[in-house]
Amino acid sequence: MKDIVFANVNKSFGEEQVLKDFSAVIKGGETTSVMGGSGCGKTTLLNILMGFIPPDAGTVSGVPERKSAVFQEDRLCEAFGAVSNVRMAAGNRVPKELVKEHLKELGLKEDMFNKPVADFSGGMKRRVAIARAVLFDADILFLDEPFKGLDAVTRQAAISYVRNYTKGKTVILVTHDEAEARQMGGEIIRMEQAEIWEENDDY
Ligand SMILES: Nc1ncnc2c1ncn2[C@@H]1O[C@H](COP(=O)(O)OP(=O)(O)OP(=O)(O)O)[C@@H](O)[C@H]1O
Repeated sequence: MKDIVFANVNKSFGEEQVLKDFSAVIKGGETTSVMGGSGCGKTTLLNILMGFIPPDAGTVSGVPERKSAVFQEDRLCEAFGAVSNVRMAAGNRVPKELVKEHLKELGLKEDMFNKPVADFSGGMKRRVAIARAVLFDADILFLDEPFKGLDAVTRQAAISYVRNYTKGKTVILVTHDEAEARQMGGEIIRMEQAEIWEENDDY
């Protein structure tokens, strides 16, 4: 799996410059956590990687074609059940029984599998979104605060689950939680530090 290379990436929204000469290497086939305060540009970085928005300047190379994601909002089909939501994305080649095993591993109860996700709690929806991203046959997973809103026990189960089933894939996790980043393993990119370093570098 190729490394992803950001070279002097700039991105502004109107007058606000969110990314300023952002350069970094994300190792292919490994997990990287992106940390930084609210509004520093973490989701913008993911949006550029996913191809949703272009950078104003600079280049991004090495992003695999087959991508999956857990977005900050779950983006599930509310009228459909948990199993259907996963299989709509992952494809019908993924057997129902396998989807159910994954949902169970994430702590969802069997009687919920076919209920409309509109009736689910926020944490249950998160776990369906996580299973959907993991079971889709992607080379890279973008996880934008995927464990937010999960209680401590469920969060641990979800972290172990993601680690287990994404071995050899490139995983980019956006999180505010240092412990979570450490548990996921791999490198940590601190976006604010990059900015501070840049400012100091001028002197
Ligand atoms: N489409 C857009 N149009 C205008 N401004 C935007 C757009 N997308 C992001 N921004 C602005 O860019 C800045 C960075 O937003 P971004 O969502 O990337 O931050 P973040 O680090 O992910 O924040 P958080 O941790 O709160 O999710 C914010 O000030 C935001 O308002």
